[in-house]
Amino acid sequence: MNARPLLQAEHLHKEYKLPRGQTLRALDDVSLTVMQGETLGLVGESGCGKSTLGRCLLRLTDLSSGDIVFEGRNISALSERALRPIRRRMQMVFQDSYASLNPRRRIGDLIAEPLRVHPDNEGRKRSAADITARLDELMSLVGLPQSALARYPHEFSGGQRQRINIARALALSPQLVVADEPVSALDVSIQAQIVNLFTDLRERLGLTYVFIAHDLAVVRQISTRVAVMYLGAIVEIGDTDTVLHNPAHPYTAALISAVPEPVIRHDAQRSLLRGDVPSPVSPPSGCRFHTRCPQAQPRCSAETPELRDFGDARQAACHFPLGLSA
Ligand SMILES: Nc1ncnc2c1ncn2[C@@H]1O[C@H](COP(=O)(O)OP(=O)(O)OP(=O)(O)O)[C@@H](O)[C@H]1O
Repeated sequence: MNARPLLQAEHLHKEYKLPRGQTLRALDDVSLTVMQGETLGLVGESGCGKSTLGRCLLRLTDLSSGDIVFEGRNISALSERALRPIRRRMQMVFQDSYASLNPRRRIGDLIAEPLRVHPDNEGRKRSAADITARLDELMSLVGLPQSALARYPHEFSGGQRQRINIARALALSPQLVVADEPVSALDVSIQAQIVNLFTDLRERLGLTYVFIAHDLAVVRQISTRVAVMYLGAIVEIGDTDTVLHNPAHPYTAALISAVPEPVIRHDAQRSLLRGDVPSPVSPPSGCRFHTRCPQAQPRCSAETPELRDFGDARQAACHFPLGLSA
């Protein structure tokens, strides 16, 4: 793997203003680097900010503050116009394969749309013959027959529609694909096929992924590294094997505990998550996980732990990390 950073996010904050003057902190000082050719899995309970982070990384949602450097260029403050040539290099695949496809248009038209809008690498408008050739290429990349191009979205199964969405996302040969729960709505047997397709495409095309999923088994299968989010912050990040088999953060351990043992083998003590996730409108002081943490000590409610290196290809934000010296 070529170990160059493709995307660097520094101190990202995203706040939503709610009615009655309240502020919801969906992202609270998130920093991460996505290396060229890797798959960074983003995990965490519903509402922890995974989708917001994915959308902010691609500038589909505006940041409240922070910097995003993509291919060496700071894109955090670029206008829509200046972003246009960059957008083709970063694409998103969503969970709901049907909602992303206009039901009244043929698959060929849907996939050709970005090819008609964006010029080719030499800045020229693509010819009809070029577009047809590219459509054929994309169909074979995602494992669909050419005949699919003349049909409509409702004629396909969920898994096939996700293949169509992937083909559309790949039309302009992006470097980075952010996939937001791309297999969550699919049957388990189909999930495996689509995860394999993502892996295969990464290898064939040299793609880089940010792969958002709440299902740890899926994330383990596809990710080279994993970032665990809790209440708008990254609490642990590192190599997939290290994080999922030997978690340092009690929250990661609790997430893993919730997965049946044969799916993910782990040495962590069983620790069940107690209580509900606190509101991101008024997150707990200190470590935001302290209200649910079985390990919590007085220091945890007083002092916010920073993400720290533990010399084993992982960082965790915990004063009393599991199995590691504090
Ligand atoms: N447009 C919005 N306006 C106000 N609050 C929002 C908006 N979008 C997201 N939020 C809030 O921001 C927080 C993070 O949401 P986000 O969708 O990013 O989380 P998630 O981890 O992707 O969850 P899920 O898996 O349920 O999609 C949540 O508390 C959510 O309610």
